[in-house]
Amino acid sequence: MTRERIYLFDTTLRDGQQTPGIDFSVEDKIAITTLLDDFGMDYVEGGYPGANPTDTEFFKRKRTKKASFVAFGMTKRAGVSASNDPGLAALLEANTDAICLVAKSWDYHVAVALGCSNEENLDNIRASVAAVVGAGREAMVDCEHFFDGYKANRAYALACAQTAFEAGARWIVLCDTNGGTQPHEVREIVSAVIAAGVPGASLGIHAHNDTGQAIANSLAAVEAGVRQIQGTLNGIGERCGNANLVTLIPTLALKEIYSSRFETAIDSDRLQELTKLSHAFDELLNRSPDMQAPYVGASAFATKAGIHASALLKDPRTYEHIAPESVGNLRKVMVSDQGGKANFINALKRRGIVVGKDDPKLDKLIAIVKEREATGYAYEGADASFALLASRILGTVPDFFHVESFRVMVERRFDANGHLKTVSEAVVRVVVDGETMMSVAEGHGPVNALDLALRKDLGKYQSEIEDLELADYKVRILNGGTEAITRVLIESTDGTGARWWTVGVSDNIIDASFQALMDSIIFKLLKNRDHVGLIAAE
Ligand SMILES: CC(=O)SCCNC(=O)CCNC(=O)[C@H](O)C(C)(C)COP(=O)(O)OP(=O)(O)OC[C@H]1O[C@@H](n2cnc3c(N)ncnc32)[C@H](O)[C@@H]1OP(=O)(O)O
Ligand SMILES: CC(=O)C(=O)O
Repeated sequence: MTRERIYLFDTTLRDGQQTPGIDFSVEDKIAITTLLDDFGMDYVEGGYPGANPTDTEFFKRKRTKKASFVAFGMTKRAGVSASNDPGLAALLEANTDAICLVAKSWDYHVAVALGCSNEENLDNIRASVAAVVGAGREAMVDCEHFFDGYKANRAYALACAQTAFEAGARWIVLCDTNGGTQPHEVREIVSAVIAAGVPGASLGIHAHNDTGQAIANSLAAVEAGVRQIQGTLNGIGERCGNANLVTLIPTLALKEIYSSRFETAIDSDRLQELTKLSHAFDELLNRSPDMQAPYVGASAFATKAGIHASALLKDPRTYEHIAPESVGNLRKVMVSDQGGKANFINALKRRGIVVGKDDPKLDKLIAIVKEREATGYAYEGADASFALLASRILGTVPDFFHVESFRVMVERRFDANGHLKTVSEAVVRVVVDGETMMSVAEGHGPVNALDLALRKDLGKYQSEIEDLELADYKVRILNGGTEAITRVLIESTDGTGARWWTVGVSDNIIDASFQALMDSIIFKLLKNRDHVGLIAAE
């Protein structure tokens, strides 16, 4: 059976730019366009030329290689001809493959926002589409507030869509601008538009996520006949965002109900790049990826639960709706207080440590992890501390060095120039091979001072830890009040590019940090020795 083509229209750089807190530079836009173009989107909407200097400059500097490049803008204003409308002129000057015109389709908006007559608005749509088509560009019309407009004045909303279609628009995109429409309404209204003479092959859907239904609404529209979906990377967009293409693309490709009837430009090889695309975009936005994002989140195929892990390791299909590799993601079986033997055996196996299910040392390790997690440790996020603990219980860890004592001071004082300064200083006494060494260091804060002092002189091991660096430091207060317990997580890295997390817990933040720092250094020393299994830690 031949499958019908669904066209993917990406509006990350236009509607996504309307996201509170997101502000793309020209360079960002260039990089994101390349990501989208390489990934295989059919349309990439770059922004609104003429609306701001960034977008105008961007359209001068960037072109897509494969995707149709789209400029966005509004239909001409009432009272001026298309050839005299400065907005339309800027759109045409951007010289893109396609132009997407936003048009009012709710009579209430025509009266209130535009202040013109319904007929004048239809003239604006007709003349603007004709100008775009006349200039040899592909025209599309975003019918703003289409669903609300349809509910308020069915005949007028339909007239707007019909006018755009008859004027030559390739796509008429039905927009749920305020995001309140529900899937059953989308299904019913799209069917009515098709019945009124605008074919599904010319229809698109632009859904906002204000009731968490942007994906459901987009799929409902496809089921009812539309063949273009507008959306964004990771669902960014005005207010609560747009339909998330990173979720929609695998759903269309991997869920039988859609994949048996439809196809997109994204083949199975491309689909395996999806997680990378989503994370690369977050990287450009300088924000952490959403762990729970469908398909691509770090938790999307992770389990802590013992019952799940046990079955998952027998056959992944028991707890996975798709194979994680099909979208470039990974299965993760974690250790925690929710885990049983299967979780632990799998986590140890990943580190090359083989342990029998009936080995009493395994029971001891599980008991210690559960006990410690009850006091605040979180091993699922501290792989290196788990590896160390497991090595200590199941095998041996050399006694590299011993910290006899440490002292950390924070002093607020006037310096020699009379400026008020807060100074942190740490003193550490370390014993290596029976020899005691004392190191003193000043740091930006007490933890930094302690870290520097600890790593200042480890005697014969010093040269081995020169490339050790702290990459991240996270503090979490586990309960409030004066008896608060603090959990510290530290991410470390070294010259090989490896990264590992360690954890410390105490009612004293410096002590919790000390534990995590010590685990990090010892892990590094073991790693240098290719100590059994530990090199595999992520
Ligand atoms: C649903 C959507 O997401 S649509 C996209 C929304 N995105 C943006 O607005 C971001 C970019 N916008 C801008 O930078 C500015 O609004 C501009 C440059 C486009 C226009 O700026 P200004 O000329 O100062 O107008 P302003 O923003 O104050 O008001 C919008 C004007 O466009 C008119 N307008 C709005 N939609 C349309 C339309 N579809 N067709 C014709 N005119 C329209 C309004 O009636 C209003 O006109 P008025 O100034 O005569 O009252
Ligand atoms: C065009 C658009 O972004 C909307 O109607 O939501």
